[in-house]
Amino acid sequence: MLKVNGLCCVREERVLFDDLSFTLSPGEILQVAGPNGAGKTSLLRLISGLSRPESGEIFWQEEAISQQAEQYHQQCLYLGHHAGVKAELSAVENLRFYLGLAGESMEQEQLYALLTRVGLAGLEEEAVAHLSAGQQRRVGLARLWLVARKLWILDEPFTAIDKQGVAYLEQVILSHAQKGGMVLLTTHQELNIPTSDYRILEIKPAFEEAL
Ligand SMILES: Nc1ncnc2c1ncn2[C@@H]1O[C@H](COP(=O)(O)OP(=O)(O)OP(=O)(O)O)[C@@H](O)[C@H]1O
Repeated sequence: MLKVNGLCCVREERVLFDDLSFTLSPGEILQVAGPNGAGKTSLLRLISGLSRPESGEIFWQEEAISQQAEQYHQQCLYLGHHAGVKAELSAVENLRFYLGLAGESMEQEQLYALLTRVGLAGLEEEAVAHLSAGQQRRVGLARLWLVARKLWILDEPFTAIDKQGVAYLEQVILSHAQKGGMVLLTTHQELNIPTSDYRILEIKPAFEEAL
């Protein structure tokens, strides 16, 4: 279980949110909502351990993530709001790069099958710089299948993805939760999955407060 306790986030001497608490249990999907600049990306970066809160603590399986960074990172996958790909590498080389970071490997055949799954058949050896924004995003999204991770932290995963791709990705997210995974995501689009299958956490701007 992920437990967020009394989190305070400050950016440029501005309190984005304060005393934010919630939990995310196996099988749950939580959509972080709020207007532009509310702090959704900042929250996801805190939870992924990429930045530290002003105060408050994040617990994974009852232990602070700051106390177990390595184990925690082996159980979560963070996809940032950019495609997160290396433009000079091909699609398949990008996948190998991600696998290398996780200390894992996969047969070429499996990598090609995975790229087919995300709609990139025939583009496996193309430099990512030559792919469209949506195709680049799909290379990044292939990471969802590359390494098994319990907690998915997805910042605007539908950006640049076409209608059919969005519908498929929604099913993938739902299926991850149904298998006991957890998903924390931001999206400005309405999720087209049953409302009983996910919760919404609205980030309310804290009072303007100079430090
Ligand atoms: N590294 C940083 N340094 C300084 N300010 C930052 C930093 N990251 C974010 N901010 C500021 O924090 C605020 C919240 O940004 P954030 O990206 O978390 O918002 P968001 O809710 O994800 O917005 P959007 O819906 O536009 O993606 C913004 O005003 C932004 O300028």
